[in-house]
Amino acid sequence: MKKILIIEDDVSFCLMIKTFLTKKGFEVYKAFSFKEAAAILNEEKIDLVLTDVRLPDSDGIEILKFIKDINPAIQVILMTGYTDIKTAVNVMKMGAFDYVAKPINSDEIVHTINKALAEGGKTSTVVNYKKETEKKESSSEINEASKEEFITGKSEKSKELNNFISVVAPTNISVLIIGDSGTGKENIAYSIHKLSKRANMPYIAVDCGAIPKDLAASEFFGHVKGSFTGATTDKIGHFEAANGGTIFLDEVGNLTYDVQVQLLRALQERKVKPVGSSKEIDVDIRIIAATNEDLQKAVREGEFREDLYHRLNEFSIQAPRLNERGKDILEFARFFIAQSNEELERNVQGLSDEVTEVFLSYEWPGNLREMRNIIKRAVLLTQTDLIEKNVLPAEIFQQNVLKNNDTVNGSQNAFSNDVFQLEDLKLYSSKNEEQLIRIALEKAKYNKTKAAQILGIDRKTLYNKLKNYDIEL
Ligand SMILES: Nc1ncnc2c1ncn2[C@@H]1O[C@H](COP(=O)(O)OP(=O)(O)OP(=O)(O)O)[C@@H](O)[C@H]1O
Repeated sequence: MKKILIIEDDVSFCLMIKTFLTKKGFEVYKAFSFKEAAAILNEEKIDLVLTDVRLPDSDGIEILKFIKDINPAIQVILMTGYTDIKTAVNVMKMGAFDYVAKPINSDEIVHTINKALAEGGKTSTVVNYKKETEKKESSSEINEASKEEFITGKSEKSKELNNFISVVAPTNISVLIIGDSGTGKENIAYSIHKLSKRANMPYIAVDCGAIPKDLAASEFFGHVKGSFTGATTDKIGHFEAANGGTIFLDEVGNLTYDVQVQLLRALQERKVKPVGSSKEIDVDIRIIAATNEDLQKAVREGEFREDLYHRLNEFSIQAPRLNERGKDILEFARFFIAQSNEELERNVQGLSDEVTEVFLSYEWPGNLREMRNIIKRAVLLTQTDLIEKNVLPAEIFQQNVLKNNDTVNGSQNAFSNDVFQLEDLKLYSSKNEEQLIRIALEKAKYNKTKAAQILGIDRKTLYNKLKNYDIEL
């Protein structure tokens, strides 16, 4: 039975998820603080941690570091309120599996947990994308989109990206893909491989952040049986497995200095020696690496070897942020709706006009991954053909409130286009509602009439809520 640890300071919410997940067949532990969680993690062999991003004695980043130090194979899923999306994205960069937005949807959380457990402990993937012929036939236009492997886009940024990909793909040049989390770096790497002369050879994607320090040499170069405790059989390393093809080193900035040295040697000499073996193996490999850190800064600060940096960065590609890709946003949305329809056996047909507007103006701090998650959740929750605002998470509206208010400065009419309505409020827990009211008040410079307009509620309702939450002005 898989063991899950829930870390959440909201006691009733924590117990509620515990009961629910126990019913779903997991062995569930709970902790209301980081301290309690640390004790459990040190004692039990936990497979997956479901944690709030904010705890009274810690935050998501510290929790993730602690967990990954104990065992990088433990999967971490974050639960985040609307104000914490940026933190969640940062924690994802450091190796969390995924995040789910509060209020938590039960189907969504089970789905994400099962996916994380299925991938748990893997440091590499051999990509095996579906062949066109294997895909389902469908007459609906939206479901046609699921036949696409991925979206190339038509915006200027997308054209520039696709141009770089097609120019560099046929060569053997090493490529460094730089970009924020969730911008599709892994997809870019795979596209380069697919368009290269190595397309029919292996493509091995290695998550450098998931490799335990002590096992890195064996993971990359393999080992022979008996070479260290735990080496019970011979093992082929990622380099040998990728021979003739492409190796994708994701989150390359996470490699330790020692591993960087070994990697550089392998790249320069084009040979690898498995741990415990005296035999060298010739390898012919195309390297693609990705990072969402400032590697040049890491080089300046002596954390990343300059020679390796130049070896990896023969050509660099900047992955554009989603909000730089203009109307492509809608194309991506169609793609993710189709994907979610297939995965969740739904038949959602698209976005309502209002949601289209919201999508085009939202910042998308978590880029494509955030959009995929938001759409998956919306497809799951929606009862109508089109995705409406009431199935979107709060962070989208909160960001729009902040954005709209930065430009209004007191004009009442300026709030009229605000997408933030009362029905959005209803969706959220009282904790979040209180925060939203406080934000609205601050933005309206504590003018209650304006705050009520921002919130899309009448003054009387606002007064009642202020009383309920003991907000004094
Ligand atoms: N061109 C694309 N078309 C459709 N979906 C895409 C495309 N690029 C990326 N995606 C999807 O967006 C999500 C995030 O992409 P990906 O994992 O490649 O991002 P990343 O930049 O590598 O993120 P990280 O830095 O966090 O590892 C994935 O679900 C991926 O399948």
